[in-house]
Amino acid sequence: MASPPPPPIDTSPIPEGRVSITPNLLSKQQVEELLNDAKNLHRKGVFVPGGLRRRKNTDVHRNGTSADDMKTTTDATTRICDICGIFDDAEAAGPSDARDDLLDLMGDLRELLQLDLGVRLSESMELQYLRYPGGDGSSKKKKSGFYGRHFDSSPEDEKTCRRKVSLLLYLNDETWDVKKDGGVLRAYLPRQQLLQQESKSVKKRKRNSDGLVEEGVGTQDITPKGGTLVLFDSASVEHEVLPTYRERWAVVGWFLGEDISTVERRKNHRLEGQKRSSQPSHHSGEDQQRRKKKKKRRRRGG
Ligand SMILES: O=C(O)CCC(=O)C(=O)O
Ligand SMILES: [Fe+2]
Repeated sequence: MASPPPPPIDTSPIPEGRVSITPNLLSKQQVEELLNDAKNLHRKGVFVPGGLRRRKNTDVHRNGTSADDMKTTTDATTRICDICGIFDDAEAAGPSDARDDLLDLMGDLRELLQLDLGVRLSESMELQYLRYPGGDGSSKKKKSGFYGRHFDSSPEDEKTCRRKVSLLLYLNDETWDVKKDGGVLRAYLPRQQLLQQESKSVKKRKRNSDGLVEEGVGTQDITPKGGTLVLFDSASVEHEVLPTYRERWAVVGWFLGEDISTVERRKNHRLEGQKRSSQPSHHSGEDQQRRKKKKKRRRRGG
């Protein structure tokens, strides 16, 4: 029997600084195949620890790491998770049909976002697999994963037109239970609204129409269930991952502004080569063409 068509993606929350959530965008089989690929890469030792450092005199970590950020770090780790760059590290470890299909999906999403949001996005993007360890919440030996409160992009990044839209695709199974397993993605209100709201410390707890718990003022909790797609504006939605008590897998990506300069591209590539562990994996339209040809060859058995 043919599989049902994927659900429509509502992008309207993105320009409003809210989160677009599409449960079941990926089928069970697609989730399983990507998860197997990620687990294989993890077994091969391709993942690297993604421990980040907090910038001096600020709580907000700018995830778009530049050479300047690297100089101004202190010692407070803001995340515990392992990362595998999909365009460089994973590709170097061997091909995968599931990954090729993921890249096709990224191409479709880019087109959809361009049309719906009226923005031009670069053919290059950043894409990574993430693995958060499942700690037991108490013992130091079995540490929980987490990712502290941060923005993926900052207003200064506007100048270099870097991350525009953040993307998450979860690869966990359907039995994920936030009470037991933790690992909620908590999104906050857009920067301006949050500042205004923080002065009135009103607390609310309610369920929204998707049955997701919204806790406190201006927060939305998202369960990382397999197949769920999450999209939001990289510069306006602050977010965090609460401690994980079960291994948690995801694909994270960033669509970049189209006018990302040649210098910036070169810098990305150069930094990538130097600092594999903290730099984004980078993908271009040419890569995509090459991959499509390769995929066809593989399917033909060549
Ligand atoms: O794992 C998640 O749900 C979020 C990851 C994230 O915020 C990031 O990589 O910037
Ligand atoms: Fe993030």
